[in-house]
This record gives sequence, structure tokens and C-alpha cells, in this order.
Amino acid sequence: MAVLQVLIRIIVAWVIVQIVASYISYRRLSRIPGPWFARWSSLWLVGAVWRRQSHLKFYEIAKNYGPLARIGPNLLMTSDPELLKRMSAARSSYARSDWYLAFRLMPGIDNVFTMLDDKQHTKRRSQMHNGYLGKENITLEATIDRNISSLLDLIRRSYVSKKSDFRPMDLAEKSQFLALDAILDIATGAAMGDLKNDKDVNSYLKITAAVLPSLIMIGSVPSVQNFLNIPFIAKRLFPNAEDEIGMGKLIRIAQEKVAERFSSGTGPGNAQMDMLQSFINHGLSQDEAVSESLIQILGGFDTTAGAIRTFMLYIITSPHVYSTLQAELDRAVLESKISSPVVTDNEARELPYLQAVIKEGLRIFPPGTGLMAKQVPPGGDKINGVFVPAGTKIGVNMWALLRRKDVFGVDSDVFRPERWLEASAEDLQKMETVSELVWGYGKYVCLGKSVALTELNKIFVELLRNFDWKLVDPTKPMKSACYGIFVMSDLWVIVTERHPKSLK
Ligand code: HEM
Repeated sequence: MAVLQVLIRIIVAWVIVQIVASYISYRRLSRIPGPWFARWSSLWLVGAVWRRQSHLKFYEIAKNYGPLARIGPNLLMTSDPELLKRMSAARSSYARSDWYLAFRLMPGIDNVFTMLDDKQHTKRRSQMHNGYLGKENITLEATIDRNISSLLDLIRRSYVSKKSDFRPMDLAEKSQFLALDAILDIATGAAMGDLKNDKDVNSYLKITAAVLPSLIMIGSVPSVQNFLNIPFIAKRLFPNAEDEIGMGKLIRIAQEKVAERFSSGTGPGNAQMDMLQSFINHGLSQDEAVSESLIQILGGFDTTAGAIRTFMLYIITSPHVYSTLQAELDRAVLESKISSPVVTDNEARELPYLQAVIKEGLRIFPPGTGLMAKQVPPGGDKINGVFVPAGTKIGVNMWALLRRKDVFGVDSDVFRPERWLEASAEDLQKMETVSELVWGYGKYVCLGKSVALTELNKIFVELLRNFDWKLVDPTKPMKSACYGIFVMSDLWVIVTERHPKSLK
């Protein structure tokens, strides 16, 4: 009986402590609006992510509560461009929060994306900067061209439909094949071979689609992250280089490629001018180079694949955009302004409508909508007159940011590339500044931006100058689930070879 009484007292004491702790936590940010449940519990966010449409839920939050809203006991979300810039500015005392730790792909080894300490992060960025920018990676454009040509070959080989020969193609899958082959080729010097074999070699795509939801969920719930530091649990959750398929296999490929470089005669100082060699030449150890190759692949592949398939979907379903873009490309071909078989990056940058389509695509469907939360520095901060205590996390509301009506106009929910060509100089500058935030900002800005843009600059030119596109079923264009990055499938299209009269 006495034992029972003690037990009851312990439980009652625990409940009281929890209520007081929740109340204190609630009070800290009580002046910032947000859904009632989110003020008390992280379960609100878990629910939002779990329903696989968190980008739309977050957009609703901005509409209902304004540009700074509370979506967890210690978590805010913002679509205020000035605040986002201030948090990531080069000299900002804000730092990355533990949201990023879920992307530590090798237990115990950080990569540039998971380094929370600003000094370490700045040093690592400086070691990788030149490799990413192409300054010490002169094979970058040729590598992308090779993989785009491989996609065009695959389409011609297997998927060009004719009157009597119907060959539907899943563009969601093929854009993943391209993005994965290209990024792996850039990162390690060898493509996965998905385009050549027309299949998900090593089941990497299947397994990433299965693992991604847990990674994002872990990032959303800080208490779960602590478990990842326990070796026994980490070993079971993280991919393992001994796995024969999926991410584990990818780790092994990266390990082998990096080991080759470090082996006799090919170590640091090698004359090879590619991204991996640039990282090694700037002092990355063997394990660090593997870890960086992996985050480069994970960060670079789904984002670019997402952009290719969603922009194509918007183009195919917007007749005016489709015909205007194709006309621009046909004119450029006639006037010999673009090279064959693959347009150069510089040539593509001179095509104004193409550039407007890419900017509008990144705005209307940003490929990354994860929170990427930063942390308020010691001493706290005053935001719009409200004191926000130290340690509060503030995530980005990307969807709401890029649809701000005060920046992009009343029709900001519509895909309309013309807005970039019609805007006054002043409005254009405002639009450019805000839309650039799709890449992050300042000390955290995307390292792969020029790689991604080079790929996007080329792919739409080649897909649309060579082929015509229709949806198989416009009532069910594509399956899509949002986990901060989009997992998409079944974008079934009919591809036909193009023979524009003007070019005969
Ligand atoms: C359309 C495609 C892409 C978009 C929209 C995008 C966007 C972003 C964003 C928003 C961030 C994080 C900023 C922050 O933490 O505040 C980021 C970081 C990063 N991205 Fe990208 N990205 C894209 C493609 C790529 C590609 C192709 C690569 C690799 C070649 C890449 C490599 C990275 C890396 C390494 C970081 C970490 C930078 C750091 O921690 O300092 N990204 N990207």
C-alpha cells in the first residue's frame, strides 16, 4: 500500500512539473500568434508533416497569423524576408539549430549542412567553395551535358510515341534518373547508371523515398534527435556501408571513389580538376570527403529532380508558356544562338523567356520547403518590437515567402513567367531579392546553386527543342508528397519527336 502511495505521489509530482514546464514554455512566446495546440506541443508539427502537405499547412499559417507565427512550444516560422536575411547574414549571431542534425548521414561525422558551430562551418565552406563554383572543377558543364545527352538517348530509344505506337513515359522517374546520375557523376566521377539501364539501379530512389519522411520527422521533433546520438540506435537507423542497396550502397560507392583518390599517387595535389579533387586539395580528410559527397548527392539530387518535373508539369499545362518558350528556342536555333547537342550555360542565360520560366518555377514550386530553423543568439532578439528569448528556433516558411502578394502581385498563386519581364526596375529588384531566398542566404546560401542552375538552364531547352509533350491523364497529373523535399511519382507523359516547320 505504502509503495502504491509513493508511486501515486511520484506520478502527481511529475504531472505538476510537466504542467508548470509547459506553462513556462508557453509564456516565453505567448505574444506571438499561432495555432492553440502548437503553443503547447510539438505534436502539432508532427501532424502537419505527417499529412504530407506541410507546405500548404504552413501557407495557411502565414495567411491566418501573419509573417511571424508560432508553430511549436519553442519554434517560430517566418515569411518575412528581412528577418530571414538578418538571421543568415555573414556576421549574424544567429546559428543553425538542431533541425539540421537529422542530415548527419554518417554517425559521428558532420558535413557542411550539419555543422552547427559557425567557426567550423565557415572553415568547411571555404574548403569547398571553389569546387562547387566550378573554379577548380572545369569538367562540370561537360559532365552535365553527358548526362543530359544520355536522357535524350533514352527517350529516343524507348519513349517516342507515334500514331500506332503508344509509349507513355514517367517523367517523374526519368528526371530522378537524370538528377541522380548527374550529381553522382559530378560528386564522384561516375554516374549510377540509371539512365543507361533505364531503372533504379541499386534501389537508391526507392529507399530514399522511404527514408526521407523519417529524416524530416526526426528534424521536426528535437527530443527524438537525442536518441540519434546513442550508437546502438544510430547504427540501426542510419544507412550502413555494408547494405547491398539504397543509401548504404551509395555510401560504399562514395567511399570507394574517395579511397581511389587517396590511394598512392592520386592523393591530395592530384592534377585532376573536378569537385572531389578540389575538396581534397583544400584539406578534407578521407572521411570528410565521403561525408561531403553524400550530402552533396542528397541535397542536390531531389531538389533538382523536383524542379525539373514540376516546372515541366507547369509548362505542359500552360499552353501560352509552352508555345512562347518553344518559339524562343526555335528562333535561337534558326539564328544559331544555341549549340548542339546541348546548349551551353552561357547561351541559355541569354534567353529571356527561359530565364523567366526558371525564376517563376522556383518561386511557384520551391523544391525545398523544410524548416531549416536557425536559433536566436544568447541575449535574445527583438523582432518587430516583440522580445524573443535566446534559444528560440525560427524556421523559414518558404511557400508563403515566395507567394507574398506585396512582392509578387495579387496573382502570386499563378504560374506566370511574364511577371519577370513586365515588372518595373524597382519591382523587379524587390522580386529578385525575395526570390533569391529560395537558395538560402549569406553564410548558409546553397553551395550547389550554380550546379543546379546550370542543369536547369540546359534541361528545358533540350526537352522542348527536341520533343513535344502531353500529359497522359490531365485529371491525375502526378502523385506528390511533401516532406520538406517533395517525393513525386507517376508524371505520365506522351513524348513525340519535334520537327518544327521553321527548322526543316
Ligand atoms: C533547385 C535546386 C536547389 C535548391 C532550391 C537548393 C536550396 C538550398 C537551400 C535553401 C539551402 C540551405 C540554406 C540554409 O541552411 O539556410 C541549401 C544548402 C545547400 N545546398 Fe542546395 N539547393 C539546390 C540544389 C543543390 C545542389 C544541386 C547541390 C549540390 C551540387 C546543393 C548543395 C547544397 C549544400 C552543400 C548546402 C549546404 C550549404 C551550407 O551548409 O553552407 N544544393 N540549398
